[in-house]
Amino acid sequence: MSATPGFFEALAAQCKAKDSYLCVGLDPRTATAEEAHDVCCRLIDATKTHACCYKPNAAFFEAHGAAGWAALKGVIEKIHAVGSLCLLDCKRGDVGSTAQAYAKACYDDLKADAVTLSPYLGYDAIQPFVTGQYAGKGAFILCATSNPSADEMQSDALRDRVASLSSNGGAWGVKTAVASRPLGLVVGATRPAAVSAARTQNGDAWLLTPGVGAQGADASTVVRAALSSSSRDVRLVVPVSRAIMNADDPSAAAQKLCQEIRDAISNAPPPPSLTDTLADASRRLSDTMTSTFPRTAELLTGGALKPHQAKFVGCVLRSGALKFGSFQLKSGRQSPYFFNAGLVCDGNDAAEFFDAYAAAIQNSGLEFDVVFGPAYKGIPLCAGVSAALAARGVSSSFAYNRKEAKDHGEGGTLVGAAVKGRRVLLVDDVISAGTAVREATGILAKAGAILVGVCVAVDRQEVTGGSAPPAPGSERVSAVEGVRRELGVPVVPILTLTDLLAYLEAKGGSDEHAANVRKYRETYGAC
Ligand SMILES: O=c1ccn([C@@H]2O[C@H](COP(=O)(O)O)[C@@H](O)[C@H]2O)c(=O)[nH]1
Repeated sequence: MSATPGFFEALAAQCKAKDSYLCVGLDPRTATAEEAHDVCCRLIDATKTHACCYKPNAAFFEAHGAAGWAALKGVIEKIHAVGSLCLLDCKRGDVGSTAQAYAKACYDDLKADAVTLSPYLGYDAIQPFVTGQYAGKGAFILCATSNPSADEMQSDALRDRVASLSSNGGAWGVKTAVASRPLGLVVGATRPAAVSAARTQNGDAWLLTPGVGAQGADASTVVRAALSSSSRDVRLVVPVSRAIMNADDPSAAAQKLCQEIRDAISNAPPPPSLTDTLADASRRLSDTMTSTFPRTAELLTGGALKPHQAKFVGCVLRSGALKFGSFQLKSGRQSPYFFNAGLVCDGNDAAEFFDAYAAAIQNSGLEFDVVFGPAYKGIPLCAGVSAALAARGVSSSFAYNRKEAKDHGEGGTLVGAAVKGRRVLLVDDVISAGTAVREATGILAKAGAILVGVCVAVDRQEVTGGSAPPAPGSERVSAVEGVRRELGVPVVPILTLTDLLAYLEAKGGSDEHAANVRKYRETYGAC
């Protein structure tokens, strides 16, 4: 299928010409349709040099009945008269034959250039808006909405599904006539993790990210989350309605937002050039080859682990944090391997170590406000992980506790970001019996925090208890699973014992370590 140039190409041209990714939202809260029309036309005149497109929301016009519809038509004419594009926010979604009628209303009558659509009914509801006579039009599909109750209906899995179905190679993408840039996605700026996940799932998609301003999101955070790490091509539209419309000087407000978006784009780390990528790969390969653990390099190409896990293993072997041999555990068990995160104490290793946490957290799709690290090992962890998340475009604050309460100054045991009423992700190195995590969650509960998940470096996947093997026939529940059940939140590990074994088996060579780990798992393993 050949690509039909259309809305997205025109949008890209507008963004380039105006050096702007700001879309001015037109949500007139007026008493009459005529006022709605006039307010919007004045706003268009005031912002036309800063907006890459306009987004009237049909609701505010439909509210005035037939006169409102006429006002909307007039506003769209005005948008075209200033040489801009109209993205009509109408969130349509109905069975095919009805969707066809909606498409006719939006495009033939109102003359919109693009629309927002709900994916709930599947492709039948989308096709009429983007194929046949409307092949050059654009559609943004609701993927993750910005409103507080979104999670009642939307799950991370559903958001991922919408993003991948809409992608160039996805089922909906390949069926649309605009093959090169099939469907954009609506991903709320209030959900930077979802923005970043959508970008990962659908690298080519234009993202429309409502929620900046009145809904509390900020422009630079969403830009960081929406930029692709592999391309300079910015496919992002940041729509802002109330924060511009209600400003004392809408033109100045639009200009300021436009500049903030530009700054965030130019301050983003540049995507690696091919030369950088090759140099980096070669440096990592040579680091790994010279590491103390033989043939680690094979891991990087062996495919036994995901890329962030492979980097993690390379880093913890190099730093000595992961060792093979015979180690006496607190439980009395003799373990063939031992993990001590405290030995990651070099800046280069730490950067990779924290980034592996950030990757695992990002892949998990968990949404949170604060990263919390329980004292002592959790203290550098929460700061490092929060910084690594920021480098990946995911914003968070961090906090930790001190073991001894302070009896002066502000007092108390919690340090850093406020946790009360906020979504907290707990980070730790390893869960052995789960005592430390339980203690930390007790502290958080007392402080009024909302625990949303736990992320650890290694899940040893072994049953809790002493050196005696578990009784035959008894339920083999791991410490991590126990914590999961007890706290009712996901526990995300960077690496599990299963992954470690897969790595040892994939790397070949002497399989003494693999045999010992396998034997240990047979005795104490929970799976
Ligand atoms: O997830 C979504 C989808 C659409 N919207 C719409 O965007 C604007 C936002 O207005 P602000 O005044 O900038 O908050 C509004 O028309 C919404 O209906 C959204 O907010 N979230």
